[in-house]
Amino acid sequence: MLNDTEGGRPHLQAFRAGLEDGLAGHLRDVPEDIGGRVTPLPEDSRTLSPMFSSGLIERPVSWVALAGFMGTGKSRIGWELSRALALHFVDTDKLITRVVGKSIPEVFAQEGEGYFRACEHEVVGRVTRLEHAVISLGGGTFIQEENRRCLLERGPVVVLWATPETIYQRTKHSDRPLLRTEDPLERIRTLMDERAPVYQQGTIHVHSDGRPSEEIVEEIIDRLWSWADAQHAWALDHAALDHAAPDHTPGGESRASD
Ligand SMILES: Nc1ncnc2c1ncn2[C@@H]1O[C@H](COP(=O)(O)OP(=O)(O)O)[C@@H](O)[C@H]1O
Ligand SMILES: O=C(O)C1=C[C@@H](OP(=O)(O)O)[C@@H](O)[C@H](O)C1
Ligand SMILES: [Mg+2]
Repeated sequence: MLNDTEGGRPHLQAFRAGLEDGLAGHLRDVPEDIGGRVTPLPEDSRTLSPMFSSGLIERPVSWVALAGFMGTGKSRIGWELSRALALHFVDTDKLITRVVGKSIPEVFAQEGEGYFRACEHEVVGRVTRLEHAVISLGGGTFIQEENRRCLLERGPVVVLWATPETIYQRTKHSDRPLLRTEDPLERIRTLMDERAPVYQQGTIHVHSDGRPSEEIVEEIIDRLWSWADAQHAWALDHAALDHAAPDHTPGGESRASD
């Protein structure tokens, strides 16, 4: 559990105050925010409402989060998934960067990791209240117990996986503060061993090694359909059970006949 002393109370209040505007700006500017790697949808479809309210889009879920280790592809796949499902996109690291006005390495160096984790926690509280969104988390977000509980209560969490070697190749030219060590591959291995049991608590697990992003997105969507169908079947079973035995409550009919 993060406390305000560790997170820095005055800073955190400023972060909370800036979060709403930051989120609005991030939702609006997402293609620019993620570096313009991909072509944005046409202007009218970015607002979502015309397609969505006309019922033309069939999708397995209207909210999903992506978790997993650094370099497994959460930011890139999340963006592509959001385009495929015509959902809004939030990258929690990019949102924090925008609200704080500093890059992630600057936040770590100048404000400390505790402050960054406190910001992440605030962001989780906000993005779990969004509708129609794909959320790409940072690699450590799902590791915090309170974040994990909140995310899993909200909807499915897809965990992306890759081997330490792939992660190393994908991150070696980037500036991830936790991998700034003499032997980043060894650091990846150690941190992965520590975190893997926690990532296992996600809803759906997808490997990303040696696969093009389109294939990964396709698998995620297929698996989300299976998950949604199973949820639906479960809900129907429970409704049928409730119908067959309408009153299990203490003091109700079934109890009265005991
Ligand atoms: N399936 C993939 N194949 C090849 N490169 C990928 C794949 N997924 C992501 N990448 C690349 O790996 C790097 C890290 O991906 P990113 O989405 O930032 O990961 P994360 O958000 O999980 O840290 C980026 O350069 C990204 O373009
Ligand atoms: O694993 C982690 O603790 C972190 C992962 C990073 O995000 P990516 O997983 O998108 O690289 C970023 O949030 C920060 O550097 C800390
Ligand atoms: Mg990322």
